[in-house]
Amino acid sequence: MLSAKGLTKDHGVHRALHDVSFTIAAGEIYCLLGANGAGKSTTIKLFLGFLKPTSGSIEVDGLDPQREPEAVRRRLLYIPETVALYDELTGYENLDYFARLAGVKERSSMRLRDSLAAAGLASDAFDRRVGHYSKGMRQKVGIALAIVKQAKALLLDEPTSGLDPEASAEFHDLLVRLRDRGAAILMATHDLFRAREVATTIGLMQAGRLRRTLDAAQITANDLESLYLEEMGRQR
Ligand SMILES: Nc1ncnc2c1ncn2[C@@H]1O[C@H](COP(=O)(O)OP(=O)(O)OP(=O)(O)O)[C@@H](O)[C@H]1O
Repeated sequence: MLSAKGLTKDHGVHRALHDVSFTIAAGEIYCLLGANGAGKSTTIKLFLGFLKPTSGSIEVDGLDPQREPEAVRRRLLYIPETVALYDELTGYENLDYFARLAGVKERSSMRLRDSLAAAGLASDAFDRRVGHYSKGMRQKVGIALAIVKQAKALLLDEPTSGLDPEASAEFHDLLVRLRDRGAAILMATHDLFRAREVATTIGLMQAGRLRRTLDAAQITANDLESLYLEEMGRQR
């Protein structure tokens, strides 16, 4: 569903990504771990088509984000650290608005409310203005949009940073549910502990390179931490 082959991205003279390759199938969660500046956000922006690769290729469901941006965006849902919503609209109205923008035709009140509920938002919040929402509640509106849109792939950039442990655990449970419905999920995170719990595969990035690819089911939390520290300490 998501694939990067020999992906390289230069920002002027600075090489942000060097020859990165991976694939994420439907029903898989791939977590990218790495220190600040490792290249995680750059990778996500290349999938979204916000950036153009210097060399190498990217595919979303067999499509190139540069050549077919609309078709690619219909298949994707992007959740950044803070989901951008209209504070003066309610959660329900935001979902209706963004679902319409995403081209979702079936936007009955029941369908939208069911999606908000499936994303874990309490029903008494649906008709409250988003300006009063916590960060975790905003993330849930993002997840509800993924559900309504039936997004085939999710791109998440540090979606749980700043969430309390309970909200973070709830968010990861939702991701597992979306994965089980067949979504391909790429998540950049600093949370090694949760990454190991929810990921199918973990990629360790350092200085723009994918240093290691690990099978999450085969690694203990301690080994993951040691490998992470070892890789992050490496010289370019
Ligand atoms: N628009 C840009 N122009 C120049 N350099 C950039 C640009 N965007 C990113 N970079 C550089 O590219 C490298 C990779 O940045 P990126 O944001 O992808 O890292 P990251 O792993 O997502 O870090 P963080 O955890 O802080 O989000 C960094 O050295 C960064 O300074």
